[in-house]
Amino acid sequence: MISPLDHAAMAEARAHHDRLTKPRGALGALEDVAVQLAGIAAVSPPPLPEPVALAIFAGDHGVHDQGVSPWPQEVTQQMVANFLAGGAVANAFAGQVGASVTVVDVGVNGDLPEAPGLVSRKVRRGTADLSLGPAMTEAEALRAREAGAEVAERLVAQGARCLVTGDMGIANTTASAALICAYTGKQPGEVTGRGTGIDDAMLAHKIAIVTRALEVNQGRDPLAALGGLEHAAIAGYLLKAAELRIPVILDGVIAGSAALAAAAIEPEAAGYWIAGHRSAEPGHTAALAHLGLRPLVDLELRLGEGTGGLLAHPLVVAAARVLHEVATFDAAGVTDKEALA
Ligand SMILES: O=C(O)c1ccc[n+]([C@@H]2O[C@H](COP(=O)([O-])O)[C@@H](O)[C@H]2O)c1
Ligand SMILES: Cc1cc2nc[nH]c2cc1C
Repeated sequence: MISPLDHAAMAEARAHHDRLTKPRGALGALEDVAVQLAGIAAVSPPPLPEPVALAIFAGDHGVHDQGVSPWPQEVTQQMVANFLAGGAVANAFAGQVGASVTVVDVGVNGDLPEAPGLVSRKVRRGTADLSLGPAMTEAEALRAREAGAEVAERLVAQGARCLVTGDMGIANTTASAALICAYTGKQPGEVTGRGTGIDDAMLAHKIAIVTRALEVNQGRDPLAALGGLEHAAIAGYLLKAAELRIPVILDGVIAGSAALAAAAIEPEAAGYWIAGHRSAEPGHTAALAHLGLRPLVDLELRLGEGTGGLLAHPLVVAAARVLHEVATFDAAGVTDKEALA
């Protein structure tokens, strides 16, 4: 269902870049983004990737019982209310780029009152503790994937031409680290980080929990056994966007680990994703390297919610804009050094 990027459009975008009034390659990695957007849209120049929509997938985690996060689990639910009230950092950044914000409950451990902007697709009230056994069944992971796919489809039907991933789930950096180990072969000590902010003793314990999770779940489907409901939903969102040929800007380590799962299901889909930023979580760097993605912004953010993805959106728009608006050497009467050779 997912087509490869359009190589003819990509070649045309590259060739056009070389006719524009700038030294060849002078826009660095931004040129690659423009070429990728052309490949995604199958046309050069590609349409500007706007309007943009953010979906924040929320879920809770049984592994929270193991003391891997300094924050109480209720904060997941409380932050959902904050997103819906417009008070979170993600709302501020979304406002700046004109992004709509949709919050999706795929597994919050609590009853959320209906609200505009909230999509209720609760699969279960949080996952089971991945350090004791599988976090969820494969059927539950599939339902969460379907919820993510449905949200992507809906946002695109409403006019979005770029999607951003967002997540909310206390303890989800533990699940992310476990997923990254499973998909990249890295060791827990290399990819487990401080999440929302834990001390050295808690970090050592978190690494031990990730190690145990990998042991007890050996041979199982990693996404279901180790992931969170929000990871599975983000995987479904990423795969549906690729099917619809819509670019997705990935946020931090939760999106990165979900993208590993999605790429394992459908490798071609990774061509449709752009790494918005590099999170402070060490596992994120490992995930991006495995996916072959280069982050656009590197500010040691470790918030999630889609904040890093939203910050990168203007860069992605700028990449496409160059191919629309910049004059060629011929048109502007500027001497092209390359053409002289
Ligand atoms: O996006 C990231 O890379 C990121 C890094 C660290 C923490 N977070 C956010 O913090 C929460 C998880 O942190 P923790 O320490 O409870 O595992 C969850 O709501 C994430 O959105 C997000
Ligand atoms: C306050 C808070 C806000 C968040 N946003 C995403 N993850 C979060 C975790 C906490 C703890």
